[in-house]
Amino acid sequence: MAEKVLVNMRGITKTFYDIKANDDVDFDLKAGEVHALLGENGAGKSTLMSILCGLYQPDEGTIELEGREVVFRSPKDAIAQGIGIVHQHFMLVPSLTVWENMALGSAERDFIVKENATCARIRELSARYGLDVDPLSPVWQLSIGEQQRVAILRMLFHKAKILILDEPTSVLTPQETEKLFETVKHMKEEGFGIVFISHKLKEVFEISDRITVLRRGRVVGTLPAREVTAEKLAEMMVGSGGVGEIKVGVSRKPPGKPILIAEEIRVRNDKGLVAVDGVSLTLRENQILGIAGVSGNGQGELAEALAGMRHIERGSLYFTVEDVTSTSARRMVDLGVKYIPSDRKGVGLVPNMNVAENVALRKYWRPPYKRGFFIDWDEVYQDSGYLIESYDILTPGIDVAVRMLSGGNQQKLILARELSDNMKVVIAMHPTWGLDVKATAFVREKLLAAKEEGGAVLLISEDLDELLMLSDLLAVMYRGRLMGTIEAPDRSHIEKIGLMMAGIASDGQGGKKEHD
Ligand SMILES: Nc1ncnc2c1ncn2[C@@H]1O[C@H](COP(=O)(O)OP(=O)(O)OP(=O)(O)O)[C@@H](O)[C@H]1O
Repeated sequence: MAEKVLVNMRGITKTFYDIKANDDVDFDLKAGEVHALLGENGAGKSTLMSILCGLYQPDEGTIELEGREVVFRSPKDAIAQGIGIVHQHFMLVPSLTVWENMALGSAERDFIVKENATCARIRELSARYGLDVDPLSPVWQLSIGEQQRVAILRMLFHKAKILILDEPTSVLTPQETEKLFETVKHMKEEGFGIVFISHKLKEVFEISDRITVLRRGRVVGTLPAREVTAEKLAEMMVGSGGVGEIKVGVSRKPPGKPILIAEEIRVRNDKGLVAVDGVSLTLRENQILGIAGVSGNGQGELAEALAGMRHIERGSLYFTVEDVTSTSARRMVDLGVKYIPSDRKGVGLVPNMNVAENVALRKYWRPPYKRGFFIDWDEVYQDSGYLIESYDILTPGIDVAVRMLSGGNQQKLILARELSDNMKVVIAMHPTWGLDVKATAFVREKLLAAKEEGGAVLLISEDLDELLMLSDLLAVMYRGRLMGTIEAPDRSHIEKIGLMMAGIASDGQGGKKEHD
């Protein structure tokens, strides 16, 4: 039987300023396959998929769905034709319940919201595709993994047959990833076409049937997953020269003086609940302290509190001998406390401000950016140009709004800004999320270099391999508490770490939370 081609994109070109984000791209998707889209940061993956889901119109090229040419003027048109995209940020309304979120985007104009019917349909889809979720739960109460299930369910609810998953596993635990892959396999069997965007080669091999690699806007090749090796893919992505090796373990400098000391700190989350519950930790010169744990166990609140961006309700925080428990974020920056947040679009950068303005954001109030009463923009622009070059940031220009940069390049910009000067402490939260292989190696090297230069680094990550590779000390966070610390962690500790992640403490305290 001939394979049914669901999508056929031909000669797609899209230019932003003078950058060809897509340059004469051909891409097709068959029923019952997972087609992975790979490429370095800025290679043009999101642009191509934004065209497929109606967000952008191509300058040139055509899209056919099952042999019929279509023109999408908006995402609504694409949804109506059965195309659904699940972004890394799920675009759900947190204050509404799961079923209300589904009903919200209903294509039926005279939709009279019927709670029971909607919930029944959600339950049916949940059961069929193994996407457990309670239709009556408010979205804000759901874990990230559950929110992703809601986002997928929403697409199924709107009868999508073509599903685009944009780096779906970057926010998931290994167990959740496994579950997601089960769902994807099931959908494949039912004839869905799935586009899978990812930087994780292991996962790409596990789940894909075909792989297309983009480089600088052009298709390098489309190959069956069975016929290609990781080395070949890496070379296709970055060209000859490879991805470069990360030099781990160069430093054996002993840890130095304590720089940032938290004593029994308690911090609440945005909902007013205790998220960090009596955490004590010490960040020392020349040391990387890794924090493992399933997301949503207080890691984000801990990072924000240490960076001076969240109120510490109880306990103390010291920068060497200075009490900084209730100091400002600006004072922390002046002390050299650098922060790499997980949400680069929310906290890290102001999307509508340009590259130079974003560089100035965390230091415009002091020299050399501030001269007298004014900001020395010449200095800022010069510095920005230097950072763009030395961090290899792909941008159409310095005075371009950062929302125009690809996700990976936005992340590099944050790193460039935070690590470029007066760095004493680095608080890095998921610093390699969404980064390609080369950029990931680059960031890891930068963190090691920061440590080498005397920096005290806190690395919060869900990537255990990354934590084991970089951490001198590893703690696990569970329900707002640290569950014990492992020195010089390696793969032999994985089981112990896994138990701690599940709340089975090594120090006998458990992860019990007494306050709310
Ligand atoms: N709206 C826009 N305006 C201007 N330039 C853009 C816009 N969207 C994308 N670009 C540029 O097009 C190029 C391709 O970006 P795109 O987001 O498609 O890459 P990507 O492969 O998805 O990267 P990443 O893995 O980092 O998400 C980049 O150079 C980016 O700066």
